Amino acid sequence: MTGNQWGYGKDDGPSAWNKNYPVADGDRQSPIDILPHQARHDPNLGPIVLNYDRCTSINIANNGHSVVVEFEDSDDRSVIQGGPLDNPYRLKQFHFHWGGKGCHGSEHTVEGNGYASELHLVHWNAVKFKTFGEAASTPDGLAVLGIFLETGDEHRWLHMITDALYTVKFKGSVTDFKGFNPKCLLPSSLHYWTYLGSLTTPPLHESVIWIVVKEPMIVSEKQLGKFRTLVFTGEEEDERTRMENNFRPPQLLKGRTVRSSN
Ligand SMILES: NS(=O)(=O)c1ccc(NCc2ccco2)c([N+](=O)[O-])c1
Ligand SMILES: [Zn+2]
Repeated sequence: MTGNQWGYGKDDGPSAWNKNYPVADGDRQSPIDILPHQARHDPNLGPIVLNYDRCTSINIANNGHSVVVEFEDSDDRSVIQGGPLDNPYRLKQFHFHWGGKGCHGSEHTVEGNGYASELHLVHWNAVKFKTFGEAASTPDGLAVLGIFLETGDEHRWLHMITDALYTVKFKGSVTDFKGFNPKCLLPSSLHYWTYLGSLTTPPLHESVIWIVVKEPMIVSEKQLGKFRTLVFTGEEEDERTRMENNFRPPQLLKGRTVRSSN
């Protein structure tokens, strides 16, 4: 496994990541299993505030690990603030993690139970840092909003994403994706758990303030199935490996406290 060649398979998957990324065995790794009854309710934790009204999506891409929608982050046009955050954090991108048919694919679990998928809205502290890369490698430089996806009725707006997936089937494909505001994906309540953790894929930097929303968004099995039409591999590669089970299992809490908004 050369340098940054990692994946979710038997030989290059999460259990092998510590070879090239020793921080994988660190003290504040993500995801974790959340135990609601052991989370500390903190009355000082205010609501999460999202100001996405002028958000500007740019493109949708298959990076060989997930499908990612990137945003214009040269100013504070789309930020998250409040809750555990001391500054506004700028929206940089969102992406998903999902399982195989009928299997769970979320990264965080709740009392050992996984959801079908998990959406990550990734933000960076542009008050303290000049670039995303700098923020991503510094403690608390990032704030990731995690939303669980549960199967049920069709999600009325998710089709805007799933209808575009055929254009990014292969690793390395990118297509224009303008005018999408991810606020339409959020559940009605933004009550959350929060804890200090890490990126859930290499380089696994311990730079993330995690904000995991309690209420899942509901999507249909058909919508979720469209994510599984993507492949991990490039168009030129002969084997087509279906993109699924691209999630890291829960990591040890190592004494960390999980706080709960009301
Ligand atoms: N699953 S996640 O939200 O924790 C996550 C993981 C990795 C990366 N990126 C990998 C990276 C960061 C710096 C250098 O390379 C991102 N991200 O970039 O939003 C998010
Ligand atoms: Zn993620």
